[in-house]
Amino acid sequence: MGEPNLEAAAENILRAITPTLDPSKHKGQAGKIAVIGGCREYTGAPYFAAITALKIGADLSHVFCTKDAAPVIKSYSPEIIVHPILEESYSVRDEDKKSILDKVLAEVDKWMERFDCLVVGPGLGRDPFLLDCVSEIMKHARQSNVPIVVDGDGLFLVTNCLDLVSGYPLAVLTPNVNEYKRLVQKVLRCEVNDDDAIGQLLSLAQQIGGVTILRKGKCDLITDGETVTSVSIYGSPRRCGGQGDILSGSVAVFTSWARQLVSSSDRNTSISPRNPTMLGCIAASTLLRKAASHAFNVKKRSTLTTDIIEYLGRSLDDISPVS
Ligand SMILES: NC(=O)C1=CN([C@@H]2O[C@H](COP(=O)(O)OP(=O)(O)OC[C@H]3O[C@@H](n4cnc5c(N)ncnc54)[C@H](OP(=O)(O)O)[C@@H]3O)[C@@H](O)[C@H]2O)[C@@H](O)CC1
Ligand SMILES: Nc1ncnc2c1ncn2[C@@H]1O[C@H](COP(=O)(O)OP(=O)(O)OP(=O)(O)O)[C@@H](O)[C@H]1O
Ligand SMILES: [Mg+2]
Repeated sequence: MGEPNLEAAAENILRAITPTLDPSKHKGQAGKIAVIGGCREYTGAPYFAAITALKIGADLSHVFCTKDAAPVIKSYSPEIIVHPILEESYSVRDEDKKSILDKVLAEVDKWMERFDCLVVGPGLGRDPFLLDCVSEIMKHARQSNVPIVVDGDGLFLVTNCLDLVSGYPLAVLTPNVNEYKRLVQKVLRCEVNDDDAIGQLLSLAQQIGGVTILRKGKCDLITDGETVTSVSIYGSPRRCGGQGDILSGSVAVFTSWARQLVSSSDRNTSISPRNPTMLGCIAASTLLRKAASHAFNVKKRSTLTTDIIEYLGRSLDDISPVS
């Protein structure tokens, strides 16, 4: 894994896709992100993804979560817009499921067209009824051409229902070791083979119809089924939970920015690769690693995800200064 010739020109990409801060821009133009996640068990993960989006520079960050999780997430931060709309099976009677699903979809649809990217899965849990609702949300996002970053329990859902992302070029999957293993077993019907890590990753992305995959690990490997890139700059030896959630929130913002860059004619778009989801993954992985490294230098063994989040702004400014 991580042959040097695969290493992305990561800092150049990060610099190229980060938009300038311009007084003529209005609120929303730097990005509107929605995280679908947060249930009785997990409230940290959706918060980490949503606050990361804001700390990097998005203008608005929403979380769509269960009713139990919402007050908790709101209490972490007044910056995040929290929608307590999802329901788990324990609180829903069978005869009410259809009407609740319709209500959830109507609520999300009110906002869908405005979102630049969805992050599906951080702290979502695996409740079957909740996952049915999230499947429908993903179908609507796809119809509206909204990019979808799939992480955590979103990958559990997608691995069992590949049609949700298959053939959708704006889908990004960000599996960790376990999530990658489950994807390989399901799609390629074999075990992970690190002697052919690149070939296997390419096959996986191709079999899922050209989605982008960021395989997390000591070296992050990124592919859209055509090219493979790696990001292995030094990060941190601390493996505290939540770093993947920072990553998924970052991928959402950078993918939105890369889409703007690639579609605009007035900016230099000679960067490579050209695929905005690839660019978003490379930038996000680079920024997370830089921030983790800064945090670890100060906090050492006590480094936590919240510490890393505090270094996102400085790490981005080191590479792409505001003036
Ligand atoms: N604060 C919060 O709210 C957070 C909530 N989160 C949310 O939790 C949900 C489930 O996500 P997940 O990542 O815990 O589940 P999964 O991938 O099954 O891993 C579980 C177990 O796999 C193992 N394992 C892990 N890495 C390994 C490795 N390299 N090599 C070998 N084994 C390895 C390890 O098991 P152990 O070592 O304990 O046996 C680990 O405990 C999801 O919604 C996510 O978003 C998180 O985002 C964190 C912050
Ligand atoms: N062994 C490692 N060495 C250096 N960096 C790593 C290592 N493993 C993971 N990372 C980095 O940490 C980030 C998060 O990866 P990780 O595998 O911890 O995700 P995760 O399990 O989904 O996290 P979360 O706890 O948020 O669910 C990745 O972008 C990767 O860059
Ligand atoms: Mg994770």
